[in-house]
Amino acid sequence: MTMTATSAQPTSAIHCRELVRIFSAEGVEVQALQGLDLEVARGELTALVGASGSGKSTLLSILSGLDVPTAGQASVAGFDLLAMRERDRIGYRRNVVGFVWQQTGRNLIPYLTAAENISLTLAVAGHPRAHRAARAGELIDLLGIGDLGDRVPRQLSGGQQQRVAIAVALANSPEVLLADEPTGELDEANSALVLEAMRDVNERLGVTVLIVTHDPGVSDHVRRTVQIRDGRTSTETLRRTEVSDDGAERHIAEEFAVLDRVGRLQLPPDYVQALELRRRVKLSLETDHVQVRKGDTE
Ligand SMILES: Nc1ncnc2c1ncn2[C@@H]1O[C@H](COP(=O)(O)OP(=O)(O)OP(=O)(O)O)[C@@H](O)[C@H]1O
Repeated sequence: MTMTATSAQPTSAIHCRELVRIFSAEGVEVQALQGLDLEVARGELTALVGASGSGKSTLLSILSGLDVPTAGQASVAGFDLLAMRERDRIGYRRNVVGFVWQQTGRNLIPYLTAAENISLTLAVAGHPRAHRAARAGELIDLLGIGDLGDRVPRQLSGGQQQRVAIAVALANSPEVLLADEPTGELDEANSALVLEAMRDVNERLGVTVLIVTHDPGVSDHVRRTVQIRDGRTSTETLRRTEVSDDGAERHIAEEFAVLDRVGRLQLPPDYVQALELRRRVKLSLETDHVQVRKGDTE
């Protein structure tokens, strides 16, 4: 492959700045992304959570190289997605990013076994036959699906299919794994298993993982959750575990507003509603914080 990554953001696996995507249909413009900023460090496991229509699928289409943004910056593993030539996109999608989609049917070929699905991905990428079997075996072990290798997708549960799909997505050792609602069709127990599998491959292989979902419950399984609202990242929740002197573990989740390059931030809607904030607010700079108060009534 002749593609070369630019080294603008060497520490970021995913870098989006002021990303804009405008769709025009029959003279009406929809701003699906309205200046979105997102940084995901190499090796990070992050969930991007947002309501329907917030722009998640639009962002994922751009990051997966299927769609091109209207303006802004977007790069994945150093590949500039605005500058990438059409013929490089195939190589990018094959070798740099892996995908797991919500619809299990989109991830796996229905008449091939789990092992054959993995091998086919390797064959398409030009790996020699001898290497394919060894790599398929490694991935099957990694995902704990050793007893499922000979089954076709309809003989697997939804959760098992998604674990095979993760193996398929990782077959070409991508730097970044993108998952679109990977638990959307699963019950709670299977969702937890699939999310644990994502966490496991992230920890063991160091692959960067971005899970896009409307399900806020995903944040229980990841350290960092970024909320997307109206085409922009709005708040982030970071989780950590503290161990006290007596050895007891405490899980702490803290929510942060995201400040963009020019100092803009979105207030969470429940804060806005609770204080009936409208149109204008009063800001005052205190020694260690900024105060936001209801503006004058008109
Ligand atoms: N091809 C398109 N043409 C016109 N508008 C579009 C197109 N794709 C998306 N949109 C609009 O852009 C906005 C964001 O859509 P998007 O599908 O990215 O949201 P989403 O968060 O993924 O929603 P969902 O969870 O329902 O899939 C929506 O208002 C949607 O109607």
